[in-house]
Amino acid sequence: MTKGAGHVNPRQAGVPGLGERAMNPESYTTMAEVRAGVDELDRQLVAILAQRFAHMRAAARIKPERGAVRDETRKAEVIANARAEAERLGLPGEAIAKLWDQLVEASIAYEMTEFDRRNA
Ligand SMILES: C=C(O[C@@H]1C=C(C(=O)O)C=C[C@H]1O)C(=O)O
Repeated sequence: MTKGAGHVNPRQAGVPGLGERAMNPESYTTMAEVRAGVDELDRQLVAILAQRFAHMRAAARIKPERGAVRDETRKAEVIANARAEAERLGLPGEAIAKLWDQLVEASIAYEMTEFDRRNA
């Protein structure tokens, strides 16, 4: 890969605190850069998902009963928040809302498994 001026190591790109050294896809000229950037972002996304799932373990510990694990009112609020934020950023709200529906369903399944494990 060409390392021109301002090249950013994708493994460091986007790390909070790096400021101006954050990834800049507008500057990319090769698919190798695009894919390295995507791979790094995916690593960061999975790390954030790990934090979100840790919140599900906390919910499983705190909720008093199994029936409270699935909360449809809260699910709708979470999805609406993601859709609104996506649209604020100029992203397709419907596609993001579908992703969040799957994310919340996976989160509920994980929380349910964790609730059952704790209360076996
Ligand atoms: C974490 C919770 O449990 C579930 C998981 C949710 C989520 O992934 O955001 C939302 C609603 C709940 O069904 C919660 O009730 O807030």
